Amino acid sequence: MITPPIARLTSLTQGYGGRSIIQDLDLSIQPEVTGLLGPNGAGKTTLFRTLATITPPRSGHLELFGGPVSNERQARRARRRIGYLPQDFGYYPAFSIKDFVSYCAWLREVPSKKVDSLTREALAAVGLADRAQERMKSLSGGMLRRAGIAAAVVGSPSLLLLDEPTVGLDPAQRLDFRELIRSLARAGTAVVLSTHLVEDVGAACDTVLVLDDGRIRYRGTPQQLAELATPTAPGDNPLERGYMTVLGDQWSNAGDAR
Ligand SMILES: Nc1ncnc2c1ncn2[C@@H]1O[C@H](COP(=O)(O)OP(=O)(O)OP(=O)(O)O)[C@@H](O)[C@H]1O
Repeated sequence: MITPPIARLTSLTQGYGGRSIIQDLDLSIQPEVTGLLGPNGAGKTTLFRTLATITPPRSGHLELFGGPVSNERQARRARRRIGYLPQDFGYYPAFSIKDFVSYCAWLREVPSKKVDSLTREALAAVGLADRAQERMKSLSGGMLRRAGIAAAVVGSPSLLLLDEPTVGLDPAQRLDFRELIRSLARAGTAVVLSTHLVEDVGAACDTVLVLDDGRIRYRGTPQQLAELATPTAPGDNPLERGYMTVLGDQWSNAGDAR
């Protein structure tokens, strides 16, 4: 039996006002860790917002968990199975970390009897079990990000969308984070991770996508991307070089245009 992907986009176009951001994009997301790389403004957040059912496709189709998402009822049902950490997520400053994560569980319609235990589990997964009563407004950048990750993973969503989740994490926390997403993927979650940090892609991702100007320029394993690299200067990361090979030398092009 062929299992349908967790998410599938067909001929997606997306944009804001008169401006087109994503053009005719086809994509399927499997239960593994997928890394999304791309320059600023490539459309990564726009793609996440589409997968999270926040912005309906301008044209094209979104399928989640084997069924179409073409109306609000279907979107609402799908949202229960989606964890989404936006780049800049909102919160009530006076909430404790525990209140914040419980509230996000409630928004995802986790059964009320399970909210407490699942919140404790999510906080333990990001190393915040002992800090549960601290106020959101008092957190450092890294702790805030970990609280956001806990809110995204609470209740074990089937699709986990993480927009630059490791910004502000220290090296030890980044290692823990990678282990967390790998274990979620082993348990069947499709994790999609947008990042500018290729080390996260090399260490944690099964598949890497490079998005540029609203189009997927590359899909393969991190190792295949590294193998595209042209000769390197000492200390260069082959993945960064592979990424630059896919995109072409955009800095020089930008320089020419000035
Ligand atoms: N709400 C909006 N209204 C109008 N334009 C928008 C809106 N959100 C994003 N854009 C534009 O759409 C383009 C893609 O933005 P998006 O945030 O999806 O890119 P990104 O790849 O996530 O970038 P970054 O790496 O900088 O986070 C950008 O040119 C941005 O200015």
